Amino acid sequence: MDKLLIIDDEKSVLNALKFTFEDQFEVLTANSMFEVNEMLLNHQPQIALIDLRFGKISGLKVLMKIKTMYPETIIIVMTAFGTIETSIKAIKMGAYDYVEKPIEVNRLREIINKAIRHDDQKKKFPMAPLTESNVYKLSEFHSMAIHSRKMKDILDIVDRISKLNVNVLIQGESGTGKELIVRAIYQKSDRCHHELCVVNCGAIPDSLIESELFGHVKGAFTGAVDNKKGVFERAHKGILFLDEIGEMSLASQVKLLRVLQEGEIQPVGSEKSIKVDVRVIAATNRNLEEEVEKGRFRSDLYYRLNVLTIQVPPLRERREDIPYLIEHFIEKANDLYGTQVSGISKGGMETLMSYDYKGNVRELENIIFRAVIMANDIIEEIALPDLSSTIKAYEDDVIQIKVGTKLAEVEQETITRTLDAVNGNKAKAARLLGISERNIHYKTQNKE
Ligand SMILES: Nc1ncnc2c1ncn2[C@@H]1O[C@H](COP(=O)(O)OP(=O)(O)OP(=O)(O)O)[C@@H](O)[C@H]1O
Repeated sequence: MDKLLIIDDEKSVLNALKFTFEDQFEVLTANSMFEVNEMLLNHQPQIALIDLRFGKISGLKVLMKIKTMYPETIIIVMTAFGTIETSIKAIKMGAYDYVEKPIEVNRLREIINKAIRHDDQKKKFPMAPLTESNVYKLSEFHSMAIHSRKMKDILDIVDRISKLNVNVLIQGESGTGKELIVRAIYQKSDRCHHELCVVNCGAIPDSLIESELFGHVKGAFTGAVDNKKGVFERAHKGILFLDEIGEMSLASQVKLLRVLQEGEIQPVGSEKSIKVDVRVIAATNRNLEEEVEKGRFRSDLYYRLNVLTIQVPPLRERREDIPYLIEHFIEKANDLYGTQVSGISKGGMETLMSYDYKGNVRELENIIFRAVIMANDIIEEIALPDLSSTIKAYEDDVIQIKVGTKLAEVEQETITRTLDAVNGNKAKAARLLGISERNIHYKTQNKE
């Protein structure tokens, strides 16, 4: 049982309160400074209830004494009606709260219970030590923290397929770590001494995708002031990661398919073909099979990319990873900001374990980075992005679209209006629109 120390010079108050709280605590009482000293020498109370007018001695002195001996003890002060200044002083000195005399027992019990709950929340959650079995270093800048069976199975697959020279399709919601999986395949493959090129297909306008993928020669079009190598040529003998492949237009899909079939590229404006040896890994947060059925993705390209599929589960389906990710991101943020945050409170951990993470690991990473900046030694408060209220606030904000409007225009208008609604906060807009922040960045950078 926790110990509750009640300090008051009125014996009747001591007896009444002892009787009230005996069912919940081991109650200790003191009605003189001598008794206070004796109690404190023999006991460490979890809660101390101090009368601020303690005979001739100021209760503030007693408060100081307890705080010095036992900084963890929760202190609640009892004050006479109308002595609010002293109560404020007591709170500034570390008291949790105050109650006015005559004491309303129910109110006092409420304050005590709240203080205990708060104290439990503040207690640090024992961190899961990160070991080699749950942190995988992929490069100087990238590592992966995982613990769940589902993610370990994925890394087993990565182990088995890395050295096979086949195309891979990675499917999963935005922010689940698809790019890190590509990096893991690259690091373990025989191609790791050549380049890993990353292209975000959703971010490149259709008019430029051919030049981005295959390069161009000087003068091929207005603005082509020099020869430029495309990513297929740069990734020769290496790996090309085509992110957000589901966003690629049907016209561009045809060009990509041809290269995959023939193993050679032709830079824009050039007569010559160049042989390339590239392993392609594609990723998407759409269901490509469904896109094929709806005629939005070519089936022949789908089968060529999808020799092997890896399905990355959303974070809410592998919550066991959350404590390990949190620890990993705290370390990452400490390195980045020079902070020395050592962990997270039990309350904070509980909040994060029950959140639904529409933005997956990326969202958790952002939450932790923000919390580390605000924290002292441990993260106590977790500020979750309140999307539901954001959506509610703008549900009357409607965009009218005429039948036949070009999809690219609809997309641009939706992004612009959403950004306006959230005051330009790209992270928030990305979460609302269900795409990555990086994608928002690409899609808007030419418009700014
Ligand atoms: N298991 C993990 N351990 C550590 N960091 C992770 C993990 N999974 C994801 N992250 C981090 O979360 C962020 C998003 O990951 P990543 O870019 O790989 O996701 P993605 O699925 O490719 O997203 P998108 O579809 O939006 O491109 C990155 O900052 C990445 O470092």
